[in-house]
Amino acid sequence: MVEPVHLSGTTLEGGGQLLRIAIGVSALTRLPIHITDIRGNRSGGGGLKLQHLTAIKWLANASSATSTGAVVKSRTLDFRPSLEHDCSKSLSSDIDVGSPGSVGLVLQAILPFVLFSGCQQGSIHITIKGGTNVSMSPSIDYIQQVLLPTLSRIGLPPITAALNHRGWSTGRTEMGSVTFTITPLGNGARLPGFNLSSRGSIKHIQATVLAPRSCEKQARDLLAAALGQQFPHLDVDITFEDSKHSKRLYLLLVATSGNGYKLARDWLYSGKSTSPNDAVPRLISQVVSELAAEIEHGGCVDEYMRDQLVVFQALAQGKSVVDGGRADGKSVEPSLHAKTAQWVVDMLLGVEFDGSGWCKGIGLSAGEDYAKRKDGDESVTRLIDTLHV
Ligand SMILES: Nc1ncnc2c1ncn2[C@@H]1O[C@H](COP(=O)(O)OP(=O)(O)OP(=O)(O)O)[C@@H](O)[C@H]1O
Repeated sequence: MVEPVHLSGTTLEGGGQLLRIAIGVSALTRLPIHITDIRGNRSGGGGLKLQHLTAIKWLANASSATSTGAVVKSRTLDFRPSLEHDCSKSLSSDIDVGSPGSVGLVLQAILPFVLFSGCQQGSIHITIKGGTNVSMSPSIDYIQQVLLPTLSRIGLPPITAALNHRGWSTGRTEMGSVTFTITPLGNGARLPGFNLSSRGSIKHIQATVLAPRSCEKQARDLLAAALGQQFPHLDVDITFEDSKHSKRLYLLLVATSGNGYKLARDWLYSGKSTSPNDAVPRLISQVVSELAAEIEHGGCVDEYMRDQLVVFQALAQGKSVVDGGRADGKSVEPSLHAKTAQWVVDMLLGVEFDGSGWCKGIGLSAGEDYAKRKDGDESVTRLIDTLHV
């Protein structure tokens, strides 16, 4: 029996990202994993929440894995995908988180498998029910405006996300639903190494405001003034959608460069205020200043996008570069989330990253039996060691 790779859940960020990247890569490569102290750096005892469990169950089914510890609040998970390449399960499915847990984070966990498993040809539709606007996670607006265009830019087949219904973690909690249409890589295809560099100057800013209708004029006026002051000479577009609840306030700002790169900042307002009109000025000033800092570093991706790209750098063929910008004369450090993802792919695939954002990926071909390749590589290493003795 292949020994599972042991991952301590308190490493670096010590949250859900570690688990999602680990189960996604494990299901895809069929390398078994054993995770302890899951979300061990989080308050409230850590352990699995519904969002994590939903991803585990989907991936366990898709990769015919056996799992132990896949229950809410569990702090230990043993996940062993089938050693046989089994493509009998349809990947088109409806996934229900069962709470307004983030749709985007379930997508984050399953996407590498959907794209690289080689199990299905042609487009597939996956509807995920859960939260579309949830704090500390990619919103549906970020997914549509930043994540998916960037994944397409690195060479992955186009993915679309159709919003059926918004789901919120603020105000009255409400379940939402998004249908993703994904065309997996054809059997045997690889993602070539990619190079995200030479951003070029920023040309355009798109603002997306979700707030009660009573805030529309105030938000438009304040945004136009704040963006005009911070970014004179840039084209600005503002779209407004009625969030229909006084506690649902969200702003996303997306800057697009001359070379087509997209950098963003957003905030699902979580501060205390007596009325939404009191919150709007704070929301706008914070997101505008955070976007200015993202633009200032000159890199091609924002902090969150850099987190999402790690797993694709690891799977791509050869060298991939992601320019995360420079500050104080040195490369901007990846976030703790990105460092955690880097640690996980290094533990499983032996892929190391340098501080300036590049790594040499394994060049996984869709449908490849990677566990066998790794076993072969290790046998060769053992043989060389023996011959040297
Ligand atoms: N505003 C944002 N826009 C886009 N992506 C975001 C944003 N905030 C967080 N993320 C992404 O969401 C993920 C959050 O990972 P994290 O481990 O904190 O998640 P979690 O499962 O909610 O776990 P935990 O509850 O343990 O924090 C990271 O990939 C991060 O890049």
